[in-house]
Amino acid sequence: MATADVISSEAFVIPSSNSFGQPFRLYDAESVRRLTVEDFYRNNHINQTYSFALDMRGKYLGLDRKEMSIWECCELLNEFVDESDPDLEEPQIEHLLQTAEAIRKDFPQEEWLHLTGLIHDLGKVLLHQDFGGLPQWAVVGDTFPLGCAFDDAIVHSEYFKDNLDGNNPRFNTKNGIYTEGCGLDNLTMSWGHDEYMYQVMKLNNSTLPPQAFFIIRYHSFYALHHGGAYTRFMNDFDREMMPWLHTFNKYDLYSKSNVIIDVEKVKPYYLSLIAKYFPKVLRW
Ligand SMILES: O[C@H]1[C@H](O)[C@@H](O)[C@H](O)[C@@H](O)[C@H]1O
Ligand SMILES: [Fe+2]
Ligand SMILES: [Fe+2]
Repeated sequence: MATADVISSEAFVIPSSNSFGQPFRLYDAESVRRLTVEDFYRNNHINQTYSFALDMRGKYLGLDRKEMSIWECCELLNEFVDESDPDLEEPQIEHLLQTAEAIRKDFPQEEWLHLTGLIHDLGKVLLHQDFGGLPQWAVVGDTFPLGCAFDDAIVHSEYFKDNLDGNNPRFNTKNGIYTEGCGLDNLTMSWGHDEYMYQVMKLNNSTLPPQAFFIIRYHSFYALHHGGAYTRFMNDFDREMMPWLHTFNKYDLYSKSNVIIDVEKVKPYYLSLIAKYFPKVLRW
């Protein structure tokens, strides 16, 4: 394996504000990104319905769109800026490296967690033309379960008033189609980069540990891991995995900055990890 070439060996320090001088995840703050982000969530909350999510699973989980390596996918993300994010305006490949390198500072031995940082947002490749160029509202942003009532802990929950599922008596009760303790695995989540990437890893037989799969699948479920909503659906396995998601979230969120990482410098290290946990070419 290539020797670890960490950018800096100091511990990762949580910055007191994002690169726009605002606290992180403050969706109402006046900033250059506020209107873009709010517009994003309006579209997202109106259009993410239970039937839409099922539809997208059917369309994308056959993984018959493209064949490429993990690193090729990282490079495809170079052209995208995430419209749902109040804290970052850099291309997504930078966010991947910022997350992974921040984790590396505090957990130098946990190489699986470095790689989890690198790949956690690769599902955003659904924005690319080769994948039909899905609109941002169908790919990024926080996720939430469909088939039960929308919780107020979800960002901009006011926009759910125009979501058709809100008028459907099957879906609009507290638990809707689910039972308490059913396990997160049984929830149909809003469609986006989390579920897609989780399935890509699974269907391509990644050898990453279960914690990595759990982190990637639920990292955008802020209403749960940040807001404490929907915990009634968790089972023992979910509770066992949760501390890792909390650990990961610190680096995913607070590493967002305008300090750019030199891709070529860190590439050899990440290529060595990819070779260890993934086939050379994956189906997407
Ligand atoms: O705006 C961000 C971004 O889209 C992230 O990739 C996602 O994981 C977060 O949940 C979301 O708030
Ligand atoms: Fe994400
Ligand atoms: Fe992220």
